[in-house]
Amino acid sequence: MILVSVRAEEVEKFYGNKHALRGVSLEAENGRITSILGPNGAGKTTLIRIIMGLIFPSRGKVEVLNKDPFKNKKIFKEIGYVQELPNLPPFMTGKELLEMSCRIKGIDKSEIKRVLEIVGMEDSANKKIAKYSKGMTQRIAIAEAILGNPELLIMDEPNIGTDPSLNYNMREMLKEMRKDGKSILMTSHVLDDVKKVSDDVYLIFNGKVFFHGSPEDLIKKFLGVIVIVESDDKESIKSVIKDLDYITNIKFDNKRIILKLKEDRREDLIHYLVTSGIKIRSFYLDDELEEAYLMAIKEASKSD
Ligand SMILES: Nc1ncnc2c1ncn2[C@@H]1O[C@H](COP(=O)(O)OP(=O)(O)OP(=O)(O)O)[C@@H](O)[C@H]1O
Repeated sequence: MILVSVRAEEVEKFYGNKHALRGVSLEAENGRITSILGPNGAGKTTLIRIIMGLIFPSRGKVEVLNKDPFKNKKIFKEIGYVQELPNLPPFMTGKELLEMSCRIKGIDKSEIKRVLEIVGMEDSANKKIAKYSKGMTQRIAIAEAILGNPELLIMDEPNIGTDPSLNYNMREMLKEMRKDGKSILMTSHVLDDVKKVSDDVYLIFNGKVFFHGSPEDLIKKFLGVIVIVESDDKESIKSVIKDLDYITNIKFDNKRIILKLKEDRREDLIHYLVTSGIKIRSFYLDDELEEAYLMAIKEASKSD
């Protein structure tokens, strides 16, 4: 049994003088959703293209489904791939493209109905790709990638141009695939979606892995424990919490009080506020991946 579906070891890539990847190691484990994050130009697409056997690394190696992708082209029958900004044949209809892929991959044509339903393209499948919108093209590219329910799905920025209903369907589809033990490796800038589905994230900055862990770990590490309290008793809160040594920062924003905690003492804090007679309308953890990501990028650029 394969436990790791994609492994990259110390991968480097030069484009002429440009050192695009500077020793990236990554493992996408079986039955998990692994997301690669990072600013524009960080090296995400370069890494995906190396994993897909499309460009050679300058140093290091990759293994995909336990094989060298440069020597075993057969493995690609078990891999679905959505490339960044897919370039699909404009003269074909979406359905014709899917039929052709079924023939190439040896997949029964009955699959077409299933994948069209997932991406919500049943009604437009007979239109020429040339007449598709950006989002529709992306939908057909995703449909093509998931034909035959592949062992491994690799997607490079699948959310470009997609609307909320497709994003929702895609998240549900990814969760189903994970339930079936399939592996997903994707790059994305849509951090809300990344947080909702990813088990593992790799943050790449300037060709290097700056962080690896779960989305929750990333939030904990770079954002810390931030609690938002909504209350009209702002002044009372200010005075009762001043002696709490586990609160390291306090900010006021309209009716919200934003507290930074040294450690996760939420239960102690809410108990303390309530027993101090403070009326609280709401109390919640700020766990935005986007904010944590921005903090992480700030740190990465300082240390680079
Ligand atoms: N064919 C190429 N020739 C020269 N330089 C390249 C080439 N492809 C990419 N680069 C450079 O390599 C670096 C990494 O690019 P890459 O496309 O991998 O980044 P990315 O993280 O996918 O960015 P984005 O989020 O914008 O898609 C960038 O500095 C880019 O300009």
